[in-house]
Amino acid sequence: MQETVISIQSAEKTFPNGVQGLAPITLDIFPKERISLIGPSGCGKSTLLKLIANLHQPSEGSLSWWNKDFSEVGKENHRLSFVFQEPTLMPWSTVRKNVRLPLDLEGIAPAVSEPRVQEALKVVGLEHAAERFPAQLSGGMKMRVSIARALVTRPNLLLMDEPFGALDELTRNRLDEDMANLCGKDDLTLLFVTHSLYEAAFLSTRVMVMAAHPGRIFAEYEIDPAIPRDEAFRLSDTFAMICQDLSKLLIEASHSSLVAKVA
Ligand SMILES: Nc1ncnc2c1ncn2[C@@H]1O[C@H](COP(=O)(O)OP(=O)(O)OP(=O)(O)O)[C@@H](O)[C@H]1O
Repeated sequence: MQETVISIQSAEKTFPNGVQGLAPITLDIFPKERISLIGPSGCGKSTLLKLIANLHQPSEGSLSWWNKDFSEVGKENHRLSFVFQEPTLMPWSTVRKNVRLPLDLEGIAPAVSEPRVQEALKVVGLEHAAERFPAQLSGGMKMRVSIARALVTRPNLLLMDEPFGALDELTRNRLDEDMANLCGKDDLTLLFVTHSLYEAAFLSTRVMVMAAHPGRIFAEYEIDPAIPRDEAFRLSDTFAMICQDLSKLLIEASHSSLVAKVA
């Protein structure tokens, strides 16, 4: 049996107020995949991400993490990190201390944690800003700190909920390129929510297009993982074609959401 990072078996979510956030979903996520979730507002993207982060429990069905239950998460080679939409940094702490926080919480000694903080800051290109405070950083830099803080635990699965939504397009493009490089180098599986189909097209190896009422996976679209994700790709006919395909699927998904709502 091939190891899955996440296996979702007919998991659905109905909230206590009776709202069905997600209809039953079955999905396997394999090592090194970069999967994006796109779809109209309310289609359950965040709910699905939270089920995977074990922040929500499914009302029916089940999930497994590395073919085991959630107790496996956190062990060697089975680490999970979450990057939220807001960087949520501690304003009174330097960049270095913000990034070190998860290791401090684990009680890891500075002699061990400091080189790892340094490594994470290097990955996101912020070594020079280690002693600055969040108020002295741009929006893009704050998000880089948030990513470094997620990377410092050396995750194997990184969950990101619309992480670059508040950034200008050029900064976002640069961070997308950095994320693609990072995932290419390391044993990292990425699952992220985005409202930008361009971002999904650029970064993903598989795009899940979701529809609403109820939240569900409407279509899946694969993108060759061998394509280098760089400026040349962004300007290529292949990229334009992928964006067009995704655009059509999104339109179909939102029509399907409206029909379902009216019916
Ligand atoms: N805690 C909750 N209690 C009740 N309903 C909820 C809760 N969280 C989400 N929902 C509902 O579940 C559905 C899916 O919400 P979710 O936030 O997952 O959608 P989304 O696709 O991430 O939306 P957006 O793109 O607007 O962020 C929506 O109808 C939402 O109102």
